[in-house]
Amino acid sequence: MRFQPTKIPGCFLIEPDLRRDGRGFFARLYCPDEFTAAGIEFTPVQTNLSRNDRAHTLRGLHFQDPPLAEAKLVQVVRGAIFDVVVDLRPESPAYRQWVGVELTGEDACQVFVPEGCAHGFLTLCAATDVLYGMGRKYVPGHARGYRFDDAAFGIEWPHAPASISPTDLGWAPFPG
Ligand SMILES: Cc1cn([C@H]2C[C@H](O)[C@@H](COP(=O)(O)OP(=O)(O)O[C@H]3O[C@H](C)C(=O)[C@H](O)[C@H]3O)O2)c(=O)[nH]c1=O
Repeated sequence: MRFQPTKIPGCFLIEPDLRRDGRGFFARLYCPDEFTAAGIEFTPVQTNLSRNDRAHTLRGLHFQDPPLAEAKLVQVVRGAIFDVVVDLRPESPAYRQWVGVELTGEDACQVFVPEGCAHGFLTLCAATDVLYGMGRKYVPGHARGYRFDDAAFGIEWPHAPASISPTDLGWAPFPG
């Protein structure tokens, strides 16, 4: 696995090793030793699947507030997304900055979202499935969020959303 740092401290683009042969490929998606060697202490305790029927479905920007902040290991198993991470940590040199990465089901690449960051994505084609490894269990009532178009972040999405939940349209503006 190759861990590429981004401008957000602790946020990585991860390229699994694809073991190709005449049948296709095999890829290791998580290994505690490889993550620890990359300086990431992360143990998935919950795995989620997000099925998205339409292109330009937007989910996010989500996070759980402290002390239940959650790290996430995100990848596409079918289709493609524009994946966005926003740094919400006031102490971070990248505070309020965002990174955007295209993930597809073709290369098994992943984004590691550290605690203290918001996460969202826009699907780039229909029938897109997104798999998440979560570093903390889901706690209803502790889910927080900001709008995808919050002026505090200035995220440059490749397309306007065609499908988005009322919850994700209803988040209050970032107060910072
Ligand atoms: C996250 C989560 C949700 N749920 C329930 C709560 C709702 O009844 C239903 C859908 O939840 P939600 O609308 O929050 O799902 P998404 O809008 O896809 O949010 C997800 O996508 C964005 C991009 C993320 O980064 C989050 O990890 C995740 O919240 O599943 C659970 O039962 N367990 C869970 O871990």
